[in-house]
Amino acid sequence: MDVVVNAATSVDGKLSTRCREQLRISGPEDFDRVDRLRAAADAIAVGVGTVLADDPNLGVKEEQRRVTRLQNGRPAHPARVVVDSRARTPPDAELFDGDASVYVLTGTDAPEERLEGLRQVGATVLEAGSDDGRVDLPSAFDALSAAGVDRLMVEGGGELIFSLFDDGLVDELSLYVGSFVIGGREAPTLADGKGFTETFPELELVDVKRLDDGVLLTYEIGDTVCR
Ligand SMILES: NC(=O)C1=CN([C@@H]2O[C@H](COP(=O)(O)OP(=O)(O)OC[C@H]3O[C@@H](n4cnc5c(N)ncnc54)[C@H](OP(=O)(O)O)[C@@H]3O)[C@@H](O)[C@H]2O)C=CC1
Ligand SMILES: Nc1nc(O)c(N)c(N[C@@H]2O[C@H](COP(=O)(O)O)[C@@H](O)[C@H]2O)n1
Repeated sequence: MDVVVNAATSVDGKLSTRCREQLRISGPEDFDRVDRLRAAADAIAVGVGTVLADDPNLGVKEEQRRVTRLQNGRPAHPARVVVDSRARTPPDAELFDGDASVYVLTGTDAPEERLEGLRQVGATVLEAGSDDGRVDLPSAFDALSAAGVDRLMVEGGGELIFSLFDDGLVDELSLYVGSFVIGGREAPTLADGKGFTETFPELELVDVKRLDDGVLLTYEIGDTVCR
């Protein structure tokens, strides 16, 4: 399964403000590019932190892209995936608009009543617990792959993106950098988690493009190296 991470940050690497509310960093050209990436994916994943902060829909916005998917024998929208060890995704979240399949990847300790609530709104629950109580991403992604997901787009947030790099699961990163500063030590960044200290994921910069009033950086991910 190919894993493509997409995110938008300020020049100081922040995904949002310290208030952790949804913030438009991309402009219209970048949102259109994101929609194209969505249309090319089998599934779109976010962490539960993003669901609770942004209540995203994750659908393909442009109708012609949905029509093309249908003509190619695919569902109009990619499946939606939430990495959510304790099943905190609200059953009335925008993801459950009935337009797409939803997978919730959980740990082993998610309360049964919350899992049942999510199943009732149509979610498929895939349990993949790790020792720290969080979702074991390699085995959860194997389960997604077995369910037919060949191309997974990940749209954040910073905790999930760090774990994906930590587990060596990222194949490509598209990063839109908007031309402004957010600041704040509590504001989420592209890769949060505990951070790397000795070895760091090595990225190969394969493209640089001006877009809107910012820049789009495209990286492929190589091996982890010491610096
Ligand atoms: N500008 C942009 O492109 C984007 C911005 N954002 C912003 O980012 C912020 C949200 O990011 P963030 O708070 O980091 O949340 P995330 O979306 O990264 O979700 C993190 C949560 O996922 C759950 N989780 C389960 N298993 C794992 C695992 N193995 N590794 C990591 N997380 C796991 C954890 O919750 P639990 O333990 O309960 O399972 C964790 O707290 C918001 O402010 C949002 O607006 C988000 C996306 C894109
Ligand atoms: N590419 C990009 N640019 C921004 O400026 C953003 N704030 C985000 N956020 C991501 O998009 C999701 C919202 O999706 P819907 O419009 O609701 O379909 C949001 O949850 C973030 O993952 N992305």
